[in-house]
Amino acid sequence: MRGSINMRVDRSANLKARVGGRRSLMVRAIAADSKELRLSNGTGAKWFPASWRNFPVQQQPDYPDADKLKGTLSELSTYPPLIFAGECRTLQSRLAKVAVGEGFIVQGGDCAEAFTQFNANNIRDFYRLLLQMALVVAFGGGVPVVKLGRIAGQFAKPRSAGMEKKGDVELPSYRGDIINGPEFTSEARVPDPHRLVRAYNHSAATLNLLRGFSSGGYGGLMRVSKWNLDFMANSAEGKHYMDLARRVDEAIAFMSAWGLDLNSPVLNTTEFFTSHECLLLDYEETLTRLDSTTDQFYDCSAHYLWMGERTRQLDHAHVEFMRGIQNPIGVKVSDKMDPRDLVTMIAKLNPNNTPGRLTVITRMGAKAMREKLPKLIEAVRQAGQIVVWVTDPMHGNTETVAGYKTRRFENIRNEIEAFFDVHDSMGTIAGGVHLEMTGNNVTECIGGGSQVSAEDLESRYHTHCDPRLNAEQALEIAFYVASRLKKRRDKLAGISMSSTAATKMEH
Ligand SMILES: O=C[C@H](O)[C@H](O)COP(=O)(O)O
Ligand SMILES: C=C(OP(=O)(O)O)C(=O)O
Ligand SMILES: [Mn+2]
Repeated sequence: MRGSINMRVDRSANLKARVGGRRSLMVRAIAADSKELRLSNGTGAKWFPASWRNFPVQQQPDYPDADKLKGTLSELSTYPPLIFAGECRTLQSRLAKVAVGEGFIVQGGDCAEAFTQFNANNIRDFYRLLLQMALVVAFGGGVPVVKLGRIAGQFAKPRSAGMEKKGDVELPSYRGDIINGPEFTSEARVPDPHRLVRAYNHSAATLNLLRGFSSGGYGGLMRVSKWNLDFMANSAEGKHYMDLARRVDEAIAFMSAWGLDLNSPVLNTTEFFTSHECLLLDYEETLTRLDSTTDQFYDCSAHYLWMGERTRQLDHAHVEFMRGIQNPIGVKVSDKMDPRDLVTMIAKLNPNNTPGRLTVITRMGAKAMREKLPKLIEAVRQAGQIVVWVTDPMHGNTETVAGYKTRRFENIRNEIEAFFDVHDSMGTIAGGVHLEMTGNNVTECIGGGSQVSAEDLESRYHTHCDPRLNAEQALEIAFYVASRLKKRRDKLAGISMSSTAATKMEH
């Protein structure tokens, strides 16, 4: 049952204690904010970074040491923002293009980033994979690709169950490294505020390297086309990629012969953005800062934040928090979403109908997608709302095999297929994919060209939460997406050619 765990929903005593315990923080947020925002969400209610505290909230940890939490948040509030608000505006302008079919989003990364898997090689391998996927999609689709990592902050996890049982022992569930530890011991599972600072520091260091790659030449097109990951020489997907990369190289050589400056920033830098689930509101509030150039609040923990399926109740804290931050945002939507509620949600989160502000990330499995997505699209269309539609083909396809949480490649692919089919048939825009994936050669999802079997799961199952596509599987998805975008492009070109021909005949 949604939100059945660890809830502080409408337990007013608990809520009062919670707000009371943090009075100084809240009062400071209000007092320091003489520029409180009055957003037109239909209720006229004021928004400020701590206003979510007046609403019921789901999936937050119960810290045993309230003073330590208060001290940690106060320390974090003095730390610099991780991103600059202007970058969010750039991202939003890219997403506005996606909304009208002039771009495509490739968003991906770990289900849960882990402190123990934090090292330069992992960051590099993930970055390379995401850029390779972007290259494949841009080449096939003929549109710019927005590169959005689930990285540098993806540390908090909502859980279906509050407790985890192994044999006779039952412990609180692991909720992500920013909250508690994955080890199955009672000590590890206690929420520890110090983890907030560790998560911030890990995010800062990760972002630093990503920025270095992106601006220092590593992520430039000429390098991307030359990269090959370990698996590439021996796999069909790898060969397919190297083939494409050769064509890119030929195109660059031709353009250079034609006078293109190979030192141009277009060839030597790349745009890369970060994202994570906006779940742990203590942390997100603390990193929410007033942008002096616009006088508006941005959550400076990442460029883009999304709200999860388990925390998107219309009258609860996460919706309240997200409606006020000016970052581009997303909301996950399963088949449980009522079309009218989606329209209400969109109106709350994007009252000015700003293109690029809001992404709807559908995740429901292929079958439900074919039945339900048309109804959601129709309701949004009738309401005249502008959103970017993205598919997350992972979270509607989780199953347990041989004791491991896994997903089948064919189900993932089928959901993407359903997503494109529905949008193509309704004349709307399939705007992106949202994947759980890693640059490592793990065996967490079954199937794909690499033929990971149920028996293979145990050999390299490293995720701390949900199963991720490995590099080869992720690249295979990118080729499929590229083929669908190419089909869409060819169809549009066909339509415009035949209308040109028709116009000529009329004259
Ligand atoms: O990543 C998403 C959720 O946190 C995850 O799917 C929850 O997993 P659970 O159902 O094992 O709690
Ligand atoms: C929690 C997640 O997804 P959802 O909210 O869609 O279940 C996630 O993206 O890891
Ligand atoms: Mn997940």
